[in-house]
Amino acid sequence: MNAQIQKLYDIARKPERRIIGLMSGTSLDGLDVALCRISGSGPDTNVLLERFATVSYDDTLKADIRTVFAKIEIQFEQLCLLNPYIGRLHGQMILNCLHAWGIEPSEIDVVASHGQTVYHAPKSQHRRDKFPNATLQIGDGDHVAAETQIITFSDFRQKHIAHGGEGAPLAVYGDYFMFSKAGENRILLNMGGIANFTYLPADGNASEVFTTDTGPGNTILDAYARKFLNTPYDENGALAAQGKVNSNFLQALKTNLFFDAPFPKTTGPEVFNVHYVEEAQARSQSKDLLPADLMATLVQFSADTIVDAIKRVTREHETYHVYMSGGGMHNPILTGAIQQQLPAFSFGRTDELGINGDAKEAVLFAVLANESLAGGNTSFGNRQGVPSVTMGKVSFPR
Ligand SMILES: Nc1ncnc2c1ncn2[C@@H]1O[C@H](COP(=O)(O)OP(=O)(O)OP(=O)(O)O)[C@@H](O)[C@H]1O
Ligand SMILES: CC(=O)N[C@H]1[C@@H]2OC[C@@H](O2)[C@@H](O)[C@@H]1O[C@H](C)C(=O)O
Repeated sequence: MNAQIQKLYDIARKPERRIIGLMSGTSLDGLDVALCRISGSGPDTNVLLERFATVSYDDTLKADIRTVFAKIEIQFEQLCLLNPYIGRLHGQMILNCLHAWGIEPSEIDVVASHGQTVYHAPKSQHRRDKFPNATLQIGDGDHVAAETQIITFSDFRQKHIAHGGEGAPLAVYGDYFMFSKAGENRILLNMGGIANFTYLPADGNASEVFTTDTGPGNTILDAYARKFLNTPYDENGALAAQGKVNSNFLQALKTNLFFDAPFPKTTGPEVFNVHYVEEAQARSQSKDLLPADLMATLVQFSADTIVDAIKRVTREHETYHVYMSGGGMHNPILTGAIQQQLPAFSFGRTDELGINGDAKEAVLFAVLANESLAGGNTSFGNRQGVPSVTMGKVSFPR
């Protein structure tokens, strides 16, 4: 038998595994590296986040990724070259983190690598009948495994699609296993480039839980921060804080079929981008807005679409606890606009639940790999978009 298969088998039988989860999202800010110690599986999963780092992407790498990112037409050669290049780079970033932490690669059981999403196309978006939901992540797992000499799980989203999902959001699995609490209605709100939330009802019923994207989080805000401020983002919402919301423009932004579609649903910067904003400006005769007013309206757009989505699943006389994560939780203008519209809800961060909110998505992939190794027994019922499957493909280092 291949010694690597024996090794995988031994890892699967261990009472506790050390798994490095990787996530690099739609913001292209960097690679989140979360070293987790995980025991159990399914609803009995226990995660200790041992170490966490975000390895920033330099400007050249961001520019390289942007040449193929969320675009209908690209140079195919560039995509082909980036696939192994990013895999190898992510491998090197892991090794650098381990070195800084004083940990040997041989002490890690597996890597769980999300890769870099370059295109996301649910059917509702591409509208081409014969084609299924589709999504593409690059940074191939074989290169991560070869670079680190650690067995690597990757390409988590295809199995989800193969079983009728849109390939995202996958957060529901990790959130249910890590954060579900009997007797407490919880909303896990992640505000990355795209915002999403997981609904975890107090009765702990797995067939009721789901995660849905709500629309933009920071992705459009970042695009205009680059344009107006020449910075990667509007730090602490400083520019937005100086502006006034333009209601005609806001209404035009909110007019899109995505917002009326049932849950769970997904989207990406393929839809919510500068072109989307310019088109809404044209429709609402608001092309000459001051940068601050434009930014204030865009923040309100993210906040309102998050709030509207949450209101669709919650009931008036029940108590809900919202736990925030993702970079948007650091923007007080965004969080303020959300909290102001949900006065009866309590707000905190996932940090209170033991997982750093900046690390949460990277931890999710560690949990998904753990589930592929040691779990796979939880039924999420028959809801479209939450198939009861395990995810991730295995790459051996040699
Ligand atoms: N201090 C801050 N003020 C305002 N915004 C901030 C601040 N810190 C982080 N952000 C926002 O958070 C973003 C990064 O968030 P995060 O790393 O969660 O995104 P991501 O993982 O790429 O996205 P996704 O969840 O869509 O995959 C930044 O691009 C910025 O918009
Ligand atoms: C296709 C893709 O990469 N989607 C991401 C993105 O970032 C946030 C949101 O859009 C979410 O749907 C998803 O990631 C998280 C980790 C998820 O699958 O739950």
